[in-house]
Amino acid sequence: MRLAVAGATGRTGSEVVAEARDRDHAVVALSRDPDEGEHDLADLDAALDAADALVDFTVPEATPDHAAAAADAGVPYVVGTTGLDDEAEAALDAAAGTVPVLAASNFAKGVQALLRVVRAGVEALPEYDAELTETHHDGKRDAPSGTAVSLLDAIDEARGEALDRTYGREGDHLREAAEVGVHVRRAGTVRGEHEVLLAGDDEVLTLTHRAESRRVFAAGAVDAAERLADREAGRYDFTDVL
Ligand SMILES: NC(=O)C1=CN([C@@H]2O[C@H](COP(=O)(O)OP(=O)(O)OC[C@H]3O[C@@H](n4cnc5c(N)ncnc54)[C@H](OP(=O)(O)O)[C@@H]3O)[C@@H](O)[C@H]2O)C=CC1
Ligand SMILES: O=C(O)C1=N[C@H](C(=O)O)C[C@H](O)C1
Repeated sequence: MRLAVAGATGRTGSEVVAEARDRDHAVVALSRDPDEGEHDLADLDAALDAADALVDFTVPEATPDHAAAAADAGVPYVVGTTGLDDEAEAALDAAAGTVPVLAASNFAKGVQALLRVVRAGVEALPEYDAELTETHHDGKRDAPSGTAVSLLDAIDEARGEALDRTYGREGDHLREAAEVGVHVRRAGTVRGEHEVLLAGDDEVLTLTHRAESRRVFAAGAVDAAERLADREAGRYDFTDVL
């Protein structure tokens, strides 16, 4: 395959480039300020002419333009970027009318397993208090993480109700039963840790995933690009291609 990578100079995009090349894929590394061997993101349309897919780990505000370019070029669009707003999501839906679109908050297979385990834990312990903590490097813009939002949605689905998401705690307040605490830490070079704690009378269940390298995200994203190649236009989840 020939994979175009938006965000190729970034923490994660650079790992996608490395993973793709390790799998003997040709890579179009895109940058706003291209070095030797990289392509100018401003010429995205031309770059996609010969590409088989676009993989995107950039910023949410770039998603609408990237989605439109993928659709115009007729190439599948794999989105790792998180913090997507309604405009970005609408752009993904529009592009999915023409090409396969797969957006995932976390391309680590272990996080997909964590989502399943969290649903099972909450279904088994619906009366237990749930608290979520996520930790990422000090360069991460969005909070809570996209993965945390996916985990919170999974907890709501398993509980059968939309819990009140309480971001941090301060002051003099008792915890409500229909509440989920959300705690965010930004420090150092942490690649990504997510913990869901379920606590009841006299016992605690802690479910945790920790990424040791961004290569785990890159591997999942390249898997997704490979497996979207023969799919019909539409929106896909990562679980659709696992
Ligand atoms: N779904 C998943 O599994 C994962 C998702 N992510 C998400 O991926 C995104 C990127 O994270 P990370 O790799 O740490 O970010 P970085 O900041 O390291 O890289 C982002 C890259 O995007 C490019 N960029 C920055 N601003 C713009 C812009 N306005 N338009 C186009 N391109 C731009 C830059 O490249 P240049 O300057 O060369 O153009 C930069 O290198 C985040 O949203 C993060 O949450 C991260 C890891 C895993
Ligand atoms: O910004 C990151 O680094 C990551 N972001 C994703 C998220 O917001 O969930 C996935 C992963 O945790 C790394």
